[in-house]
Amino acid sequence: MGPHPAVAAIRLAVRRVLHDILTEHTSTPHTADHTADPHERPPSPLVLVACSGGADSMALASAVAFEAPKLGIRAGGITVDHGLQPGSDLRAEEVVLRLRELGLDPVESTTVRVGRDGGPEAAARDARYAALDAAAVRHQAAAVLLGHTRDDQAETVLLGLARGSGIRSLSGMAAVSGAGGRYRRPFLQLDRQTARKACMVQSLPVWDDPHNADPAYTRSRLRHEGLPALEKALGKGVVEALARTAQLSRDDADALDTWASQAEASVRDAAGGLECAKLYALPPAVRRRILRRAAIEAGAPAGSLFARHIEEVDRLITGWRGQGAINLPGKVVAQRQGGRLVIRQG
Ligand SMILES: Nc1ncnc2c1ncn2[C@@H]1O[C@H](COP(=O)(O)OP(=O)(O)OP(=O)(O)O)[C@@H](O)[C@H]1O
Repeated sequence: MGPHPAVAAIRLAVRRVLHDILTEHTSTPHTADHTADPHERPPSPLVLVACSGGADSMALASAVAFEAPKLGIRAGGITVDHGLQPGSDLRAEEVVLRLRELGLDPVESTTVRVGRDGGPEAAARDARYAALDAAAVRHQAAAVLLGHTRDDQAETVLLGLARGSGIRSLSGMAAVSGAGGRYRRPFLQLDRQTARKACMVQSLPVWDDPHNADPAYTRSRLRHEGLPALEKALGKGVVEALARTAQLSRDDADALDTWASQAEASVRDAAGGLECAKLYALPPAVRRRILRRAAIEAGAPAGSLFARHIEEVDRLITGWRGQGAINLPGKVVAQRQGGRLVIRQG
């Protein structure tokens, strides 16, 4: 008898990603030592599972522990202690033990200091990714695997929609992201229920993060109130539809980014200035991307640059009536001087 369908589903999702990692690993040169035997096999790649101890990442760890050895891939695990709750250090130790019991090696816990920038959720995320990046470099890992599911993706799309900042924010999380494609999300097409079920049938103990149920957090309210209300109104397929929206939006946003990169060269004069008449002739989606990029290049922090800022700069092109300079985050100033748009730190 084969494994339970939920276990089969998580293993299949993981197997696909591990195959990709292996293919990339064997097709890239691994040694700078040109005297080495060219026929020597490269060392087997290491993947690290980022595990909170929650159902999604425990399911992921179990599937990786099962599939990786069959492909000759080494699999380790890492848990990040954010130090935000009493006893979080003990919980991290417990997660380490569980990952070792699954057969992962190396396994480590790392403690981070969470700052305040951007609110509690963003600060914890920044600290976590910095720690995961450092661990990946330290262990020379080929990839770090994350347990985000289709439900997480649907939530991310809705959060982007509510921000009202364009299709890039509707495109949610990428299956592959980070430096050199370091982060992989094998469960992005899998629902949370399947991951939970897979833990249950494998008798894997899971830890439910109290933050996930705390209505003080936007994502938690969305998970427990927003999405159920949407499903009630629109039907069960809404999570899947939102995840599909993410993929379609990502493809569109990528295409527009490419278009904007190519168009940018054509709107600059010999001195590198932006020519207003040429910008005016571009479709708004392309023009605004060029303006946003120019503002970031001039020193505006991407995270503080909102659609309304870019709209105001855009009016210097499309609704010119002699307005004054526009102040942007990071002390960047956008100004029209004759037929040129000048964006620089003032
Ligand atoms: N403390 C942590 N240590 C290591 N990895 C983490 C930690 N918290 C989150 N992650 C990684 O990020 C992924 C998404 O986490 P998040 O808390 O946003 O979602 P989740 O659905 O609650 O996931 P999980 O059920 O695995 O906790 C996790 O599946 C895991 O891979």
